[in-house]
Amino acid sequence: MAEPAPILSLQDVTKRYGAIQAVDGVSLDLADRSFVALVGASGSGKSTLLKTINRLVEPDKGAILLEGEDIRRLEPHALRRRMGYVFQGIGLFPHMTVTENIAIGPRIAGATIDAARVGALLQLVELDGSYSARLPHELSGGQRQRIGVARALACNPQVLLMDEPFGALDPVTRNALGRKVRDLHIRLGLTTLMVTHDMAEALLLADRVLVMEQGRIVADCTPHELLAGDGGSTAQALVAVPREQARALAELAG
Ligand SMILES: Nc1ncnc2c1ncn2[C@@H]1O[C@H](COP(=O)(O)OP(=O)(O)OP(=O)(O)O)[C@@H](O)[C@H]1O
Repeated sequence: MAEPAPILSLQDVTKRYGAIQAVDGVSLDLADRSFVALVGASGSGKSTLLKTINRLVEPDKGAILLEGEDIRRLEPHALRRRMGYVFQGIGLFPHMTVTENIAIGPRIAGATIDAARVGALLQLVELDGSYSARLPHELSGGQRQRIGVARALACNPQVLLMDEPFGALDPVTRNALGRKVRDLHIRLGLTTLMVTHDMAEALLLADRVLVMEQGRIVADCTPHELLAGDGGSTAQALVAVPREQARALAELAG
């Protein structure tokens, strides 16, 4: 049987900043409903690559297709409606309430969302309606990230792009929110692409892990394959970190 068409297809995507080749000819197909993690050293081009997908960064060369359609031919707000994103550094609007923050995507797209829908979105990220009138500074970091996820889901996107969404959180909250996002990914039938520095998080949440180095994808494996030693030296150096931690903890436990 033929493979189903990919939901997202990157073709020779290239981006240079002066002398720096941030993304170097990346070609990649993402299957519908897959959960893909993008890992790699700082500066390897992960964020730049992610941002080309929703046109926060325009590539110098190459094309990106969403369900076969070149994203440059889509209206920006139509594209944003189909792709939710949670990016570090693109936080909540500080002077807007939780409700206003969640409603911003639909509003820009010319739609309104009612209180019941805001309540349903809050419920998705396990917050009750009492948070709707709060301002971002009245929330914890983990609650803010939950609102960020609710905001990204407000337009019922097909694709969820996340750049280190849990980076600034304590390990317990990070773990819980990671699982929550994985549940939502399955429940809502999303295709998720998540940048993370944490190989353990990638192995535990994703069904496919891409490793970037100097603007290129140098490994493209399932967690199982990575744990079996595949993917090459850069990938294995990253897998060695959680593996060594697990070994040291097992030794401590005696
Ligand atoms: N707007 C920009 N102007 C100039 N150089 C940039 C810009 N954005 C990124 N770069 C450079 O491109 C390269 C890739 O950066 P990018 O942020 O994509 O890496 P990353 O893998 O996401 O890193 P990190 O894990 O530290 O977030 C880096 O060398 C970075 O300094």
